[in-house]
Amino acid sequence: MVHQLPTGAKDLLPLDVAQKRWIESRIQQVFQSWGYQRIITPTVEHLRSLTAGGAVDPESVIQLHSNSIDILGLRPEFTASIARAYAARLGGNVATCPQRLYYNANVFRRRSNNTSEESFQAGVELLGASGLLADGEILMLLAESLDRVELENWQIILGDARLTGALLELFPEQYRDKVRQCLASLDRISLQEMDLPTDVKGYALELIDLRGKPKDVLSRLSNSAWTSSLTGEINYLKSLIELWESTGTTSVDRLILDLSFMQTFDYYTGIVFEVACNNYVVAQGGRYDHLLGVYHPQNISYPSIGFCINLEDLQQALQSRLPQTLVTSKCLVVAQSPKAMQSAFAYAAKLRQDLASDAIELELEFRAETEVRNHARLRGITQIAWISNDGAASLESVS
Ligand SMILES: N[C@@H](Cc1c[nH]c[nH+]1)C(=O)O
Repeated sequence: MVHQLPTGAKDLLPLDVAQKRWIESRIQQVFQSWGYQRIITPTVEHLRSLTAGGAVDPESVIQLHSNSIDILGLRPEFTASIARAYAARLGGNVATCPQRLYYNANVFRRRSNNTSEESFQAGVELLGASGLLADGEILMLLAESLDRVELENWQIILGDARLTGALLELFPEQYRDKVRQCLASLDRISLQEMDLPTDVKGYALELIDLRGKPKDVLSRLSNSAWTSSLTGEINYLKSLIELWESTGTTSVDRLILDLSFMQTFDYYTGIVFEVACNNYVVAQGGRYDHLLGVYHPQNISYPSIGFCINLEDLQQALQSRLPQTLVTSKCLVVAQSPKAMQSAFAYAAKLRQDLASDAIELELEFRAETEVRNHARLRGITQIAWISNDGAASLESVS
């Protein structure tokens, strides 16, 4: 019988793991250097916790059968779990605001074709903080993380759920849903063919084109006949973009403003963004000011913002920059006869102690010397320590 993995599941072999670790360790260093601390939430939660407030679609959750009446599910993302874990802890004596948390683990999603997918995310949540500094911190932390792994040609697509919502509110109610769908799927043709009053259609087409260099988009928006009631929101985005540009840490061209941009999860209330790089979406996130209230016993909410990096996509986008070979052991310790076994273990232990970061391997068979040398070469080991019956070691370099 052939034991195959379920569709969407995969084994990570040592080289995949080494590449993943290469990325994770660099990103975690950046998170920690900005004051973020690691949190670990459970893989399995009540389905109602994972989907509370209606922001996460239960259809996207892999559900588990258990003996309890409650349905359980595998986490499809982390933000809801962290909101659940912290909602009642914030503000009181337990945890002061803001809380800076990071995570690095796997998530599971059910796809529309009924297959499941396990993937890995590393991300941060900044809980109990709002305003330009908090939004700026998250965008700059994201940029620094991507720069630390030397990702090239990436761009942040920045939207604003609140502003996009307000722009949609300007449509007569009966058209809103349809226009929203067209915007979400960037479907200009359906929008053009839609039965809308001429002025409303003109505005809808204006909206779908609100994408490009931030300054151009914002000036088009400010000059639109429709947006005079939204000056506050527009000015906020202007200030955020000025802050991003003024720090000068990343190129101005990295930022694309797209006011038709919408996220899959429906808990966002402010800026939303994703990072695109060579057809991969390597990160996404945004501000969610009401989500913690969904989990708080008195429905008190704390403004929060975060992002996650999609580690597989980042690994694909980075491929040529990642380690292509595994680190090999420094030395192969060979007991030349059964009598030398104890001395071989002792010699290997001493080497491991002396060369703290190097791996030392034992030869496990009593083979002819030429075979041992060939074996060492094959494994990329450049040194052999031959241990004789009296415990003496003689070193040989293998090339
Ligand atoms: N949890 C979101 C990303 C995010 C983190 N914080 C806010 N948003 C996702 O998986 O897409």
